[in-house]
Amino acid sequence: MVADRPKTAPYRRSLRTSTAMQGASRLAKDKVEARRSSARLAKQSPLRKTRPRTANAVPKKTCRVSVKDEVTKSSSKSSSRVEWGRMNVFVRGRPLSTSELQANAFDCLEIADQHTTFLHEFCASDDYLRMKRLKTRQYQFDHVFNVLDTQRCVYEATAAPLVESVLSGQNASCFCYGATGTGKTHTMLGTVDDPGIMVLAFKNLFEAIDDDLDTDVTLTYVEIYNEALRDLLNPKGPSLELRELPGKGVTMSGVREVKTSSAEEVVRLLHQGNKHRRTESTRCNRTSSRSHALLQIRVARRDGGKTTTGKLSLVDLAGSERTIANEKKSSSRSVEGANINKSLLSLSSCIRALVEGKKHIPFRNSKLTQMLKDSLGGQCQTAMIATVTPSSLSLGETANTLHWAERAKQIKLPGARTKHVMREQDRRISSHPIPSYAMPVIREKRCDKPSRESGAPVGSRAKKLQSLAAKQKDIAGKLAKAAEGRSSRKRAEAEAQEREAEAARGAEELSRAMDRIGELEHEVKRLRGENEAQRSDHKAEIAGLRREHDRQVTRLLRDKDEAVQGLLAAAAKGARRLSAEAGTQCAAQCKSTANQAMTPVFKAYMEEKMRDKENSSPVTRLELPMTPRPQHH
Ligand SMILES: Nc1ncnc2c1ncn2[C@@H]1O[C@H](COP(=O)(O)OP(=O)(O)OP(=O)(O)O)[C@@H](O)[C@H]1O
Repeated sequence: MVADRPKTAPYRRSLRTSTAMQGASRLAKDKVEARRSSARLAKQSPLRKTRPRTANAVPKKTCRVSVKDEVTKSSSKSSSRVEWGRMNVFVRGRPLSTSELQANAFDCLEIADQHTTFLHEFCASDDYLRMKRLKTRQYQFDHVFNVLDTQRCVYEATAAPLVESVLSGQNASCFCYGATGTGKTHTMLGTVDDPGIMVLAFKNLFEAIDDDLDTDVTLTYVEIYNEALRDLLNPKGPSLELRELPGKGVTMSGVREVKTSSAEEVVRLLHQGNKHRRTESTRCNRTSSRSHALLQIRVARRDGGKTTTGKLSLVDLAGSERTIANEKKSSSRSVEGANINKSLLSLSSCIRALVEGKKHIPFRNSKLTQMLKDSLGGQCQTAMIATVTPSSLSLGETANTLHWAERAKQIKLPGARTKHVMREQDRRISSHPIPSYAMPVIREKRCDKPSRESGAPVGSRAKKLQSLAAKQKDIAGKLAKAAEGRSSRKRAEAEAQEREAEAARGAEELSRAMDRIGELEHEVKRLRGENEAQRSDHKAEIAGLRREHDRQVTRLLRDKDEAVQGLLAAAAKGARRLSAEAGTQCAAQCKSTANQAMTPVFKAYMEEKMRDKENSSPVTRLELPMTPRPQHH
């Protein structure tokens, strides 16, 4: 595979010859020279000829053409054609920072061509044992940016095609992924003088729309901090909720959507939003973003009676940070870091599941993956920009970022199961145990060593052979040990993979169970509501029936009382007119008639009264108590 690497690239030839002659130990001292030569040669390359030094110096069109031409040229040459697929992965390395240079870090990232990059491991020139195990890893991407590539060049290659898709009514997204301090915010936001993708996308969009009154552009700008969503354009507003609507995908309820018509207004809104974004000073970055920021641009175009809507999501992720044992951190910083790492880990799990073509993708494990669901697993076009530092001090993080970026490249369209997943081991250059830079030094040392160490007089062939045989034996022993170590490492790796797979299975099951619990809770809530509604309906019905019943009873009793009163009055009247006897008879008749109509209580009362008055005087007037009315409580 080493032979495949283009040997004619002047940048690498000069780097290799100069460093080789001086030895690996002097690499650190020569970094400035190497950087200078890389800059010089990059200027000579056809890419630099057409590409401006700064984004604003040369018209946009020139730059755009240069990148596109370059991609097309290379695609026609290389066997793996670069086409805008559903997920395109880019790599952008930043220059070594001042602090990295002060810490004697050197550049271990080699950009072989627009698609290929090598990551070299290094060790001290006298660390022979490690030297033999050093590896160079090769990675392939859709495009690898040079450190001198401008913001506009990065925009033109990554997000500009997405803006075109959005204008034609499709969804697209672009996100930056990488360790802390590698340039995610620089790439996405940039600075006032050197704006990044977010601002350039809007400029491009408004240029394309060109005051078209039938087009509406709205934007939302939110952050995910400690697994909570916050509106950066309305920071005092309520916390937002993620909802998944059929046909609309993942949406945020309660978010402030701002209608905008100029790039200047957008810059102002972004500036305003960024003031509320959480940043902290970390080991690697003075203004490290502690939250994931998501800018969504919705473009609605009316054409006759039809409206097409496209959505562009631009995401600046927070960077993962390694915890250093002796680093002092406040508890809130630890929680922040844990949440960032957790969400990035769930992003890795989703990428793994998508690459392996699994049916269940654990998008619900974190807010970040829920938000990126459309970008990773949906039908929208996505650009992933992996940002890395070339510093030898951050080799682990760089290898990790490149590994996941390469995995993401293998994500296929949903439904298309991946038949062949390239294993990482296949991509390592195992036949290249020692970096080419260090080779001559080792050779020099090997030549010197036997005579010096054994002290054998030159010409004494037997002794020399003896010492060589001893050395050979020694080396064979070391090789056997190394092989043993390798096999035990392989075993451990296999075990770790098994454990990882088990954990992924567990997470999958947990997520399914959580889904089921959610469904059941929803069902219980619905049934409770129904029950409550039925109960209140029945209550109202019973109260109505009671009222009706009371009304009827009262009416009947009143009618009856009135009839009795009438009869008694008639009897009294008749008694006055007729003789006392006839009056008495009539009264007796009336009384008996009244008695029949009376209620038992009333009757008993009347009989008692009549007994008292019978002999004393003829009935002139009877005082009747009113029948008690029914009472309900
Ligand atoms: N391509 C680049 N060219 C020049 N400088 C860069 C580049 N990329 C990043 N930098 C510089 O590196 C520093 C860190 O960059 P930045 O803040 O964008 O990192 P980050 O990945 O967003 O970090 P974090 O995840 O901690 O927020 C900044 O000072 C930035 O100016």
